[in-house]
Amino acid sequence: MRLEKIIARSRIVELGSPDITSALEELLEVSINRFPNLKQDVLLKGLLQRESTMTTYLGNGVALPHVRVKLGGERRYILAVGRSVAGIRHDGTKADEAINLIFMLLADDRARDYLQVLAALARIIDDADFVKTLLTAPKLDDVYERLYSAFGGMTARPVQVQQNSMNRTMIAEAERVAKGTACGMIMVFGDTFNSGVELGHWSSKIKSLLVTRNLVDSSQAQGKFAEVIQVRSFSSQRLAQLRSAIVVGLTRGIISFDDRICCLAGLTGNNQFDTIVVVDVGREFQTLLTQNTDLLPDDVKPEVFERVIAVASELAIEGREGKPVGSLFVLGDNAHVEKLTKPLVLNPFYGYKEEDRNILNPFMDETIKEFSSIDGAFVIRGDGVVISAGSLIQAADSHALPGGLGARHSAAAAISVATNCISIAISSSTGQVTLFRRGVMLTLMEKGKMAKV
Ligand SMILES: Nc1ncnc2c1ncn2[C@@H]1O[C@H](COP(=O)(O)OP(=O)(O)OP(=O)(O)O)[C@@H](O)[C@H]1O
Repeated sequence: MRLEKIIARSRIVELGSPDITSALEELLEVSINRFPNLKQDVLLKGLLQRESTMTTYLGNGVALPHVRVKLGGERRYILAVGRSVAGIRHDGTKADEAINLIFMLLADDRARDYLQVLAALARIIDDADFVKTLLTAPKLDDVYERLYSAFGGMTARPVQVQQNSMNRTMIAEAERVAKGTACGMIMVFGDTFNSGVELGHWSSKIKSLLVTRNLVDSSQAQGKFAEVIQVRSFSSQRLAQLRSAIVVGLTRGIISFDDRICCLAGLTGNNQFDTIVVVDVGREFQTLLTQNTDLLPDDVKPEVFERVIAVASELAIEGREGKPVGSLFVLGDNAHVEKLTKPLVLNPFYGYKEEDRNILNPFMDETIKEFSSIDGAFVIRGDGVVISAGSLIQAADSHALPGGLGARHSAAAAISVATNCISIAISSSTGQVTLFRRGVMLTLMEKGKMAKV
């Protein structure tokens, strides 16, 4: 779904309301006037009901109330945006915060990419600097233009990286190294550049693959890169995203264990390539290569796995309230996993609708981080629905793990042997993020290697 298609100037308004209910009424009025079958009171009830179970406040003065309804016709989404310079008080906000921007999303209940659209929206409007530009825009026409261009993709104005001679040389050398070492693809670390990356006259026939933490519309990237892998990571290190990117590429079938990849990287935001590395995927991930090479359990969707890695990496980097946290995620093969787990506490997800407790839902990030302090594991179904938090893993532990790794990591290893799941542990003592599959461990993020930029 191209986000810019769901925005319209006519649905961007200045709000006069002092409270969330009447602000939503204002937004509904401009949203449904062209849709006679939509009933304002029903929509309002739906929006407020969701709000009462789970706040849609994102922080930075922005709320993203949303509801699924029968929109009818071809339309899948209606987005309305309200700006309140005076601010609106709301339960979800902290004492000194008020809502200045409301993005109200109505989604048709047939929309299959609902959680992805919600997540993409949240990612864009969760940026304090961008929000400031919307609040200080002199006219609503400017708000529309800024949103339209942000929704049109972060690669709106890509930099031609060949502009400087060092980049030109690095690209030419990467092609030479890739050819000389028989690499099947070149992986370019796009976050080296602040405003997107375009290789210009890429002469090589070798497949190119863009790795970035920015949202890239794959249709825009087409023709420039054969594939795009989006990875969420906050490291300024040159190749910190490498392992996650390869794991994601493996699960999506873009990369195989037999591949040799030439990586072209630079420091994040430095606008300069400075590193070329050749990686043999099989050797790098040797520990995972047992007889079976399927990295993901059959029932686990790649995007769910990617999301768990992203949340785990963020937790490891950020901690909680300034303190490091540990956590354990068990993903997939729920029928078997449930037989080997026991609740340590009352399940905090009990009673939530499945859509509200799906890890693909952007509002779950905070919830997961909040519950990460509970002892025990998160058990997650392959489609992303979080089944429980605070679960004790009772799989028989027969694994010798490297020194320093204790009960949490043993449990992660044991459940990955006893069932066809994949488990991911975050160490509270080292910040290391480790993936376990069939008892073999793969370090995704090493101790103290990541630093928030
Ligand atoms: N069987 C288990 N199932 C689920 N969670 C567990 C299990 N065993 C331990 N944990 C969780 O791991 C936490 C830390 O245990 P421990 O320090 O022994 O693990 P660790 O592997 O050394 O991890 P860390 O590096 O975070 O300390 C416990 O407080 C508990 O929340």
